[in-house]
Amino acid sequence: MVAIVNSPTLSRLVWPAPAKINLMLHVVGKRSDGYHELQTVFQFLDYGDELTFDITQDGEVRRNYDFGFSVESDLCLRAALLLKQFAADDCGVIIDLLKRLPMGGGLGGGSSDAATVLIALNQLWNVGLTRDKLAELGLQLGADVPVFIYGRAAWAEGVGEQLSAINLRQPWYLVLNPNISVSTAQIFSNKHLTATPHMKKIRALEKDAEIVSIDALFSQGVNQLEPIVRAEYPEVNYLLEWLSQYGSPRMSGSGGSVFLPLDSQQQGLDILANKPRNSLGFVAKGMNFHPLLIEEG
Ligand SMILES: C[C@@](CO)(OP(=O)(O)O)[C@H](O)COP(=O)(O)OP(=O)(O)OC[C@H]1O[C@@H](n2ccc(N)nc2=O)[C@H](O)[C@@H]1O
Ligand SMILES: Nc1ncnc2c1ncn2[C@@H]1O[C@H](COP(=O)(O)OP(=O)(O)O)[C@@H](O)[C@H]1O
Repeated sequence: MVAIVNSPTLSRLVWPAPAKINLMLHVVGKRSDGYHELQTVFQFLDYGDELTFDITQDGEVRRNYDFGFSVESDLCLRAALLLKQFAADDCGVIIDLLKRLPMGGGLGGGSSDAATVLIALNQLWNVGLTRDKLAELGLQLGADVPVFIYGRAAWAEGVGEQLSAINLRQPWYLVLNPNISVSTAQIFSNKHLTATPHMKKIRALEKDAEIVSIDALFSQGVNQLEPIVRAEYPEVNYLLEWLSQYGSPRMSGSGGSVFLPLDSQQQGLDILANKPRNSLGFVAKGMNFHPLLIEEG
């Protein structure tokens, strides 16, 4: 947890917004509001975006960057405005964002940014909401936001908001992205997407003390959105085929990023040096704890 006091100097600290990957993802149903019920396992990566906050006393929420999404759809601004309902009238902020995560990449970049805004401004504006309340606010912004506030690698159900911590191995991963944005809404609306029966939380996952291997999760089958994305986006299919010469790659979330667990960081750097043209990539370590984990109680 970042221990921080509300001082103009310290508020310029860099606040991390790490990526997540989905180590398995099953679609188990569809709710009446159109959202799909999932069973998935989230792990964080030690790679992501970075935010800084200039706290002001003018009550305004502003941004100091432009990555193409409008002010109205900007998840950072929306998160700040949601929290502002609980803050003093004069609380204001200018947010800056260093964007490393590919947008529409299945790595939860926008959701992670929004979660970091909620966590940071809750402290910097002295709002004092609990972690559960922040997660509830976050869910209004996106299904992926709660896990970043929960702060632990997790088995997730519902739309991703029913979370229980799991203790996973934390290998190095190579992550590749085809440099295209995949729309989550478009993938979930594909007519070939069918729900499968609920999977019982696998026994190894229930024992919190036990370290769950990535192979154990992969043995539960591929991400069920993967065949749909592969069929619609040949670039994603190509990256998965290319990476399979080195092991068993998987797609994260609704794509288009794909990842491969590694034996070592060096192995990832060697593969990365030869990555397919036009793809983006990085090597990062799996993390079971979010760097801003809010310890309560
Ligand atoms: C698929 C996952 C898996 O972690 O990750 P990403 O690929 O986005 O990273 C998430 O469930 C995505 O969460 P998030 O990206 O926050 O999605 P949202 O903005 O809430 O939803 C975008 C749209 O996708 C559809 N959607 C999303 C989540 C879900 N469980 N069922 C859905 O049907 C809905 O049409 C929704 O309007
Ligand atoms: N701060 C933000 N960072 C990234 N994307 C954002 C942000 N605010 C709004 N968006 C919008 O959300 C979409 C999905 O973003 P992202 O979270 O990166 O992908 P995914 O949901 O696939 O992991 C982007 O294409 C963009 O239009």
